[in-house]
Amino acid sequence: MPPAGGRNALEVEIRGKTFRGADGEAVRAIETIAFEVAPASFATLIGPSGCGKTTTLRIILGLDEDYEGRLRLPDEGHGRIAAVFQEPRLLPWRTVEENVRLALSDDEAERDLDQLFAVLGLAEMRSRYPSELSLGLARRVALARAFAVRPSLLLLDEPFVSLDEQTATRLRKLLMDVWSARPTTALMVTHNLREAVQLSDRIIFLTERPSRVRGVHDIAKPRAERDTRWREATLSAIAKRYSGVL
Ligand SMILES: Nc1ncnc2c1ncn2[C@@H]1O[C@H](COP(=O)(O)OP(=O)(O)OP(=O)(O)O)[C@@H](O)[C@H]1O
Repeated sequence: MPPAGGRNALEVEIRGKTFRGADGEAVRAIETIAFEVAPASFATLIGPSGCGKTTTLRIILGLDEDYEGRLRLPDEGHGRIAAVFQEPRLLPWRTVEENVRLALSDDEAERDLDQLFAVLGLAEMRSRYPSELSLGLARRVALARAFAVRPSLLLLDEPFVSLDEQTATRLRKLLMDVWSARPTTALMVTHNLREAVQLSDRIIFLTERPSRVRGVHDIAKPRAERDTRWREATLSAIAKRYSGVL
């Protein structure tokens, strides 16, 4: 993994995030979440329900500025940030291709759209409408739209949830194919430790709310060499160190 701290590293330091509930009561969501993601590496945030994972992504995206702490974004914040949510959020009246092109500004004619659609297995789907797509296909289009802008940071919020295992496995592979073709600093939220172990260079474990970083697990093994035996041994080592994560 490249060293952290480079121009395209992500540095997150949230030193407090409190929500006001409907009754006016304060809900302390995050105590301290501080971590780094090295340039062009893939990191995963994992933790119990309600511990502030989505809130962390929203803060990084600039959608929530009411927190204590600081961020250092790749390209000093001048690069593009792309996000893929559980909901693909495609415009229903636009074709697949139009949905992807819409993400690009006028002067940003994407030269390699053919390659992008090919890597994601979408070459035949370009003129379809979102209503004609399964959830798995719609997520692929959301990935194409995210990668089309050549982001300096990619945020993924549970991109494989609610898919059958076969579709999720295929989508994970496609994500790694497209990410290898267009490497960028990436941060994914998931509840699935197997998925995290398969995809990540770094896994950041969070505690229950109000959350803190419980630990950081780095994986140096190349993804192509992560076979079933290695994965099971890694999962059990992690489970021993972080009880309750499996
Ligand atoms: N707008 C809001 N107003 C009040 N409380 C909120 C708001 N958004 C989030 N929270 C609370 O903050 C905490 C963190 O929420 P968040 O959605 O970030 O958790 P999460 O780790 O992503 O959860 P999950 O794994 O279930 O998706 C939760 O207790 C949630 O109820």
